Amino acid sequence: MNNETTQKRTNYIEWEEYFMATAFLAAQRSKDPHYQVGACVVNEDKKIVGIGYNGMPLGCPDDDFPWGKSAEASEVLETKSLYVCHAEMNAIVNKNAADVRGCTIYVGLFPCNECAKIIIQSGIKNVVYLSDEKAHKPNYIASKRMFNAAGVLYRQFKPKRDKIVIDFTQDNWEESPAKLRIS
Ligand SMILES: Nc1ccn([C@H]2C[C@H](O)[C@@H](COP(=O)(O)O)O2)c(=O)n1
Ligand SMILES: [Zn+2]
Repeated sequence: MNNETTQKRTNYIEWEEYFMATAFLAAQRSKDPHYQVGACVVNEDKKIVGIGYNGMPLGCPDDDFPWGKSAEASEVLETKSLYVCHAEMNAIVNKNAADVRGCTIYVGLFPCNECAKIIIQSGIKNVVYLSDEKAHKPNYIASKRMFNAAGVLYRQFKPKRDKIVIDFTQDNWEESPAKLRIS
């Protein structure tokens, strides 16, 4: 008996899940011990035109620059904050298109004020974020003020599922074609 299915798969991830998951995958490249943030820029044709994560600038070795976030003003030169490039900035400067006007940026954490400025100046029109855990901080309040003034729309991503797991261990494509486990 031929039990070959002629129906399309239904258990596939939606576009928004795909873009946010791409941002989360990029975040796994981050060396920051406290925050791993990823960002994914998508154009109006649903094509990914930029991906980035928080990391040290090119030529600034991850092992030579500080990753701590200690407080004393005298020690600020030995904290990451003066050096690290945020995920949003990297995703925008890494763009593989002429520009990112009209694009949407998917990011794990709501953009800070510096990234908000870059987002606005680059012409990105929509921000989709997962966490807004720094919303109480002045620089994040400033981001919203600038987005509101500049007409950049922002909304929280509401995941329909808790996990998307990538499993490299399966070796039988015919019987288990989906290497991606969705739960
Ligand atoms: N929207 C954001 C927010 C933060 N980051 C990065 C930058 C740092 O590596 C880390 C947070 O640092 P902290 O706020 O503790 O100084 O997360 C980002 O890439 N995008
Ligand atoms: Zn930022």
